[in-house]
Amino acid sequence: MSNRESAELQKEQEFIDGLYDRVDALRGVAARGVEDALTPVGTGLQARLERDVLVAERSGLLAALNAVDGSLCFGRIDLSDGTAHHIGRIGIREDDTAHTPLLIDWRAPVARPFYLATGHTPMGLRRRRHITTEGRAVTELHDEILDLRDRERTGFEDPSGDAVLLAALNSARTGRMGDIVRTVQAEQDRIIRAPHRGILVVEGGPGTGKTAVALHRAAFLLYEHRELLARRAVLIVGPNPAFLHYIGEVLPALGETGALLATQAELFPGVHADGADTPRAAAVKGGERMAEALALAVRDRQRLPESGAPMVVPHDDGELVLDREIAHEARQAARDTRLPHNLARPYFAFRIIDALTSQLAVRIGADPYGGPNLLGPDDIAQLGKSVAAAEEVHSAIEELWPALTPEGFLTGYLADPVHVPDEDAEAIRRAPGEGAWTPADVPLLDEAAELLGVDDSAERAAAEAERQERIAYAQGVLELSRGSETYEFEDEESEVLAAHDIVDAERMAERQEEADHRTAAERAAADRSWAFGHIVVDEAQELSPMAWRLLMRRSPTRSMTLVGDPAQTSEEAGVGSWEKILQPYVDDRFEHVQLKVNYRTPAEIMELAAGVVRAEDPSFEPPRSVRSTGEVPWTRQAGKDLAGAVAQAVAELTPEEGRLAVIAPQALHEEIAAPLDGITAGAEPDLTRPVVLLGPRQAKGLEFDHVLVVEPAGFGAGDLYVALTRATQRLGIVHREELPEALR
Ligand SMILES: Nc1ncnc2c1ncn2[C@@H]1O[C@H](COP(=O)(O)OP(=O)(O)OP(=O)(O)O)[C@@H](O)[C@H]1O
Repeated sequence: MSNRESAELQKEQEFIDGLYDRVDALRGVAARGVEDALTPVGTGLQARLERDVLVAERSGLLAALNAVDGSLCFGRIDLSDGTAHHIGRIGIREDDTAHTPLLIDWRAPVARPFYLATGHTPMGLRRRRHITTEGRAVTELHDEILDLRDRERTGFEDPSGDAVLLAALNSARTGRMGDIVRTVQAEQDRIIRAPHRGILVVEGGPGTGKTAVALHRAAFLLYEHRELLARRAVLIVGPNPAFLHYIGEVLPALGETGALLATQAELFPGVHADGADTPRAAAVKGGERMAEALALAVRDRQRLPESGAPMVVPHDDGELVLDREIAHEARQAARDTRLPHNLARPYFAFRIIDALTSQLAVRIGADPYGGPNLLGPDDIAQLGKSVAAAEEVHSAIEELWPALTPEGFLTGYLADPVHVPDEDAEAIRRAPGEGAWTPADVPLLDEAAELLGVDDSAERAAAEAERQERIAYAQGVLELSRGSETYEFEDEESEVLAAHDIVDAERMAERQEEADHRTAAERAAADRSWAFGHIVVDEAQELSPMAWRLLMRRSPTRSMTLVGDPAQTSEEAGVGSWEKILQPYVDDRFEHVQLKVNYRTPAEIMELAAGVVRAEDPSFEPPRSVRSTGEVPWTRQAGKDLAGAVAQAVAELTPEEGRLAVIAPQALHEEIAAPLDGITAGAEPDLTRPVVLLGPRQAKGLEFDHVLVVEPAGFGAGDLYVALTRATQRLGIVHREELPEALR
C-alpha cells in the first residue's frame, strides 16, 4: 500500500473511531436511561405510565444502536462544493449544541446521490466512496470519480465501479438474508423511495432483488412516515415460516423493529393453521366464487319454519305459535338492516318477540263480549317482558337465526359444502374435528367473520357500565379532595363547577384504565380488524383471490407494495395477473414497475432455467444476469441407487464456507436423507446449517451458494424454475427418471 493510500485509510479509520466513540456514549446514555426509568417511582398510575413509555423509548434506541453496530458506516459522498457526508445505517449527531450530523441515515434525502449519481448525472458529487469495515476496523476503500474534471486521486479508485457489488454477490451465504444497503442500485433505489400512497407492484425475475427491495422500502417508509407507521404498523406477508425466518434479520439490521412478519396462515388471530390441503382443495378454497358461496351459506342459516308446521313455543300464559309468516317478516326486517348476521340478529329477535307478544295479548285480553282488547299499554309491556324473558322463546330464535362464530360456521360449512359444484364440494369436504385449520381456511374464516360480524353489544354495555362506575368513583375522589367547598355554592356557579368536575372525573377515570403498552405491531397481530399503515406482500403471485380479499380488508387505504414474478407461480390458486388481482379493488389505478437485472443467478444457470419457461412460452425474456462464473450446470443419471448418487453429489457440492440446498420432491425426502449425515429437513428446516433438504415449494424466495436439484421430472414448471434459480454459484441435477425436455 502506498503512503498516500495508508494516509487515506488512516483518515477514514479516525473518522470511524470517532463515530464509534459517539455511538458508545449514546449507548451508555440510553442504557443508563433505561436503568433510571426502571427504578421505582412510587405507585401513582401516571408515574408508572410515564416510566413504561420511557423504558420502551430508551430500550428501542438501545436495541437499534446494538443492531446496527456491524458496518454502521459504509459510504461517503464528497460534494463539488468541498463538503462531505458519511452515510450509514442510522443517523448519528455530534454532541454539540447544534447537534451537527455526524453520520447521515441512508434514507435521508442528502444520502440519495450516494445511490443515484453517475458520471453522466453526478448530482453535485465529485466522488463516491464505499467503505468496508470488519468490526470497527476499516479494511477497504473503493472510490468512484463522478466529476471527470477532478484530478485528485486517492489510490483507491475503482474504474468499473462495481467491485463492492460483485464482492457482495460472490460472498458465501449464511442461511439468513443480509441487507443490501451498501449497494442498492439506482433502479432499486427508485422503487424503495417511491411515494407511499396507493399500490405499487414490483415485478421481476428470480434474483432481481424484489425481496431485498421490498424490505428496504419498508425500512424507508418507516423512516419517512415514522409517526403514521409507528401507530398503524407495517405488515410483511411471506409464503412460509422458513422464508420469514430467512428474511427476519434484514429490518433489525436497518434499525427497524416496527413491522409484523406473517404468513397467510397467521392472519386470523387465535387460529393456528398448521394443517395441509391437497393442491386441489386449496385451489377451490382460494377461488373467488367461495365469497358468494359463504354469503349464501350464511343466509341459509337464517331459517323459517316449514309452512303448515309452525313452531309451538310453551309460555306461562299458554302456547305461542311461531309460524312461517311471522318468521318471514322478522327475517325480512332483519335482512333489510343490511347488517352482518350476528348484528342483525337482535332485530330478528325483536320482531319475533313483538309478534308473539301481540299474539298473547290478543288471546289474553280478548273481550268475551266482543269489545276492544281489554289490556292497556302497561299490561302489554309487561307481557312483552315476560315473552322476552322466556327461555323457550330464545331457543326458538336461536334455532331460526343462530348466533354464529366464524370457526363454528366454517366447520359446519366444510362438513357439508353448498353453493359450489359437486366436485368442488367433494374436494374441500372435511368432517368436524377431522384435520386442523389450513392456510387456505384462513381467508375463509376472515370472510365468515365479515359476514357474521361480532355482536359485542353485551361487552360494550358492560364496558360502558364499568366506565360510568369509574367516573362515579373518580367524582367521589375529586369531591373528597376538594373538601366541602363545592357544596357551599348554591348558585349557578356550583353547576358550572359540577360540570367541570365531571370532565375531570372522566379524564381521571380514563387514567385508571389499564394502559396498553404493546407496540402497534404487537397489537395488530392480535386484532383481526386492524388497518395497517402499509402492507408488503412478497411472492404475491401465489395468493388466491380469497387471500387478496383478506389483505385488502387489512389495508383500507390501499397503501401496499406487492412483489412477485408470475413465472414462478406454483399454487393452483395463485392469480398470476396483476390486472386480475387488483381490478376489483382499485381498477387500473396501480403503479407497475419492473426489475430486469438478476443479481443472484450466474448467466450459465439462468440460461438453463429460462429454457423451462420458454418451453411453455417461447417469447419469455429472463432477467439479465449481472455476472457469469464459468461454472456450467451439470446433470447426472443416477441409475437405480438414487440416494447413493445424491449422497455423492452432496459430498462434491458441499461448500467449505456457505450453504448447499438439495431440492427434491417431498416423496423422495426419506429415501434421500437416509444416507446423509447432518442434513436438516422438515417443515421448518434450519437454513443456517451447511446442507438443507427442501421440497420445491419450500425453496421459494430462498438462496444458497450451491444447489442440487433431484428428480426434476417430479416438479411443476413453476416450481422447477424456482428450484433452478436458487444458486449463487453452482447447480447440479441428479435424476433417475427421464429429464424434462427443457433440461435435456
Ligand atoms: N443491490 C444489491 N446489492 C447486493 N446484493 C443484491 C442487490 N440486489 C439484490 N441483491 C442480492 O441478490 C439476491 C437476490 O435478491 P432477492 O432474494 O431479493 O431476489 P428476488 O427477486 O426476491 O428473488 P426470487 O424471486 O428468486 O425470490 C440476494 O442475495 C440479494 O441480497
